[in-house]
Amino acid sequence: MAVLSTLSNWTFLKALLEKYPRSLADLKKPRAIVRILATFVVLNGLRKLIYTRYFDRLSHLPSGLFAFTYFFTGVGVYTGRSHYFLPKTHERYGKVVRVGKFFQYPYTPNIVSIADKDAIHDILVASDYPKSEIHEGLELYKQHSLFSSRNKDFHKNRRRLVAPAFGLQYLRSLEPIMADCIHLLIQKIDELLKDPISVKNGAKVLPKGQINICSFMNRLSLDIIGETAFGESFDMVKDDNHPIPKQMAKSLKRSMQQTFNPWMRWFIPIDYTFIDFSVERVNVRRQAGEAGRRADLLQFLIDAQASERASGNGETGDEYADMIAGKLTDRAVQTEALVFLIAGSETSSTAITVALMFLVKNTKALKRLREELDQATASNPSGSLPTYDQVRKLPYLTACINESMRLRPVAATGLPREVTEDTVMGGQKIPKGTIVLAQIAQLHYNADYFPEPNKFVPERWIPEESPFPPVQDFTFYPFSAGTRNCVGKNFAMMEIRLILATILTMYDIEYVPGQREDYVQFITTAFATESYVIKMKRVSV
Ligand code: HEM
Repeated sequence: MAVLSTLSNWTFLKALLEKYPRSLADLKKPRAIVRILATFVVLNGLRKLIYTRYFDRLSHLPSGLFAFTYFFTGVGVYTGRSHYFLPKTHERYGKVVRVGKFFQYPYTPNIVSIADKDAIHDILVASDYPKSEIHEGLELYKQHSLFSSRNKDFHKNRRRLVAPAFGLQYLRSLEPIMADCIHLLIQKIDELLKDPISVKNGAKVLPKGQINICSFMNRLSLDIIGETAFGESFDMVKDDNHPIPKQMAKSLKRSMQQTFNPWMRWFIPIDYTFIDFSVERVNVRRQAGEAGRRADLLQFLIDAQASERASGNGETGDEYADMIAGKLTDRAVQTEALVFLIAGSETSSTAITVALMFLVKNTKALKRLREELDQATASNPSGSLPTYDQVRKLPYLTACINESMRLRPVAATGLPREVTEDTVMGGQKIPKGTIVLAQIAQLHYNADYFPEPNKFVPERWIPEESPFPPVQDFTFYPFSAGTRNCVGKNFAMMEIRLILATILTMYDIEYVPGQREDYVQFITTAFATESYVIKMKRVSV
């Protein structure tokens, strides 16, 4: 066993050659070389397979064949479709399953997917395991960030500095910014409803009355985060033409693919010019001084940095030590603003599109939600937007949002964490160092917790109306939980509520059959075709 586990590919090849002196003598003949290499590939593969199946530290766990090679993990991540095979794997092998390899660990299939309620609570909340090496693929400027950091002290410090930006009080100051972006959306949709040919940039022209709501939600959420995190809209709703969001999305997808397929690094360099954009935007705000002040996320970061400096907690000048300590250096401000853009755009837009998708297909729920919204906004002058105060506590709106996030959680492939001591999860021994995927989507689809799990039933979130027993604690994790839960949750919920309420009070919407609804996950989930079309008709002008 020791021999099996410690031999590297090279020492194994050497041992093979030494065992075959006849082949060594023949080395000048191409056919002999091919024969030796083929023997090497087959025997080496077998050796690894036997070792990982019967001898390594996770060999006691159930698994499919794919767990033994990088290949399937690599393909799953490359295509962004791992979330399609994970449920089938759990169905077949149970709640704790070996699912793949991460290349840093050459022998052990060290990724274990966990679909057990108590174990997921343990991973995210009770033991609060740190994020895994997988997150290092998301480091920008080689900097830890609030999202990617695995270091608990760093995270605690950075979270302390950043979290107040997402407190309800500060968020209220962002409502006018969000409202301006939503106003532009309404204008643009109205334009398109009158004249579909007004679409620019070669986008597909849809029949009159149909709108690609997926594309609009992506563009709107980018404009909102552009305005709030960089002080400048990307104008994506207006003309869908800003290079940065597209370049960034492509680079992040590549970065995730390369984390699991390191060979790609030899052929496909990643373009990180979107980082320069952040540097430039932060500089513009600083140079504008007091005149450029406005209440937004970027200003919050700049002010937090100034107050840390004023209280003697500023940077020491030692770049590495400052980074490890989580100090808000200039680089850190630029990085965190980018993290908001990465973590806070596609997440919200997919959540809104998914909610609209379920609503157009469930007309009873749609009707009821419209009634709730119409009632809440009845006093508004015609054409004015719903306000956050009007929509923030509406029970059926919240139920519809919860239900769509249950059915399509953003972290569809699970939340990776690294186990820091030998432990037991779901009745199985999990050794220290294992990467565990907290499989929240599996809980969301578990009929023990969510009866008729594939159905869109918003009423299940309203105890007095639910046809099912009340939803149990620790079964629903759209924003994760524990110290690494989503810091932007309030921002996201405000955005989702305002946008859904606006669309549903201003337009009649209808299902357009025959569309693809499959989705991909690289960092967050998105519609695979970047398209979801609905019929829209203005109800109030
Ligand atoms: C529907 C919208 C959203 C969903 C479903 C969502 C979900 C999540 C989840 C599941 C995590 C944990 C990720 C992990 O453990 O790897 C997370 C973390 C995070 N999210 Fe969100 N998110 C949303 C919107 C936002 C927005 C709008 C922002 C910022 C403007 C944001 C910023 C962050 C950050 C910075 C983290 C890392 C927090 C930490 O580790 O302390 N998110 N989000």
